[in-house]
Amino acid sequence: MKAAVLTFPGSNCDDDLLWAVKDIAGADAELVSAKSESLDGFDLVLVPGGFSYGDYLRSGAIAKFAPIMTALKQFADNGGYVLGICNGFQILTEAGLLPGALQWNTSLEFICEPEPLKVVNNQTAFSNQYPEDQAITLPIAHGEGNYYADADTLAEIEANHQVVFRYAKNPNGSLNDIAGLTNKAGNVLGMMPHPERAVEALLGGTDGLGVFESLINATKGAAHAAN
Ligand SMILES: NC(=O)CC[C@H](N)C(=O)O
Repeated sequence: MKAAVLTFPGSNCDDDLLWAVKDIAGADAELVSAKSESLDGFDLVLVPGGFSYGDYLRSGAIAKFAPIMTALKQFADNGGYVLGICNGFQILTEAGLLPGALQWNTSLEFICEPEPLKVVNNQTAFSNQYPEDQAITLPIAHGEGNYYADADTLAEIEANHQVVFRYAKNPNGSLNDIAGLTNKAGNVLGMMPHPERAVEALLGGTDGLGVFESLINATKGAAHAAN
């Protein structure tokens, strides 16, 4: 399995994400510039957090026009696994790869704190290594993490069991306490909390490791096998 970690101008969690998936979880992985037009040779694409293009207009609104996005859409359409974290989640909603949108937190403040969550669906490529309904704590660090979708879309998301992570104490106003969800097909996940910041005891916890272990498990036997 080989993972690509995308880097946009203004990404600031790309190196941490590469370190988490490669050095800690043990997958083959490399950084791929947003200027690249190909994702050939990768079995998993990770879209990192940060402030792509300075968060101008809206978080993720400019990143969706980056050259790599055409290849990313193709990759996702072909069933490839895509994980977007924080700004990565915002980019995936802006690009239409995930439903809904991320609005400003109801407090209108940037919130940076450890956040208690529940893994409400462990039947996905991103969560299969967590026990059912596992309580975990992951750091959040965002200004625009308030998940919104219209009533019909929200009902569809719930009916399809697309919500994977819910906040235990909603910090930002997200509808239905949604902290992370997949697309309908289940191969694209966006989440506001940062699993890559919780993969070593020294960082304060290892609750995020399960996301990377789940993906390594889901891509076992993938074409570009290093694991
Ligand atoms: N850590 C991040 O990815 C920040 C996300 C985004 N730029 C926000 O503040 O909402």
